[in-house]
Amino acid sequence: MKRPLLKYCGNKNREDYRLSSRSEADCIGFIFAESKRRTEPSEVKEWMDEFGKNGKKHVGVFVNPTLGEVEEACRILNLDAVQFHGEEPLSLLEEFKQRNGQEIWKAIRHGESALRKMAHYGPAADVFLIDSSVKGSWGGTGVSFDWSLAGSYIKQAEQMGKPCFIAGGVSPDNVIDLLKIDPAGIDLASGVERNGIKDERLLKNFEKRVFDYVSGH
Ligand SMILES: O=C(O)c1ccccc1N[C@@H]1O[C@H](COP(=O)(O)O)[C@@H](O)[C@H]1O
Repeated sequence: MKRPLLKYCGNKNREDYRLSSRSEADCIGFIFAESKRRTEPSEVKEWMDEFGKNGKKHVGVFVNPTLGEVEEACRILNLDAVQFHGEEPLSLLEEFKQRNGQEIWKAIRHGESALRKMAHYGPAADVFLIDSSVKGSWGGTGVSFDWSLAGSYIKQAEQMGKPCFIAGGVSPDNVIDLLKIDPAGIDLASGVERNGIKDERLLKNFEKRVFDYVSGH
């Protein structure tokens, strides 16, 4: 099987950045929204200048932002992709795409309207990300959903010609269950953190499990 793309999200300090930028991940993410993981583009720029991007796609995560906020972060960081993790109007994503051209990721919460929302955002989204739905929180909860139901998202994304990342509570302990449904990408924050910061042993353990599984299938 093909290894899924890996994204470590919620890098919020210099050490998180150092670890993630030296990891096996394909993408690293930054939360530019209200969160315990919130950081500022100017901070990320300092870490990026110090350590270098090391070939990682840099993804800025926003929740119901203004166009100006997203464009300002893109200007400072030259982001490779923007992840919209709220209930943004499709018109905002379309306007952003038209004006800037960066890759757009649309996060959608698992639930009965998720397939309909994927179709709705199809004209603007380049990548889909399905996350758990947790009342009172937009993301980064460490809570997973029933992945036996994720096949329909992966299939619909394939039919639309777009990759589908699965997120929400992924960790070294449960990633094998997720690999069994063969997602194009896996996104995680909490599962590779200890006491709220990225943990090298958890990152290495996670990667070993993914690489071992993929090489055996
Ligand atoms: O990580 C956050 O704090 C966050 C805040 C607001 C929106 C999205 C956020 N993170 C995204 O949540 C998922 C899963 O996180 P976890 O592994 O369950 O902790 C991931 O897509 C992050 O990009």
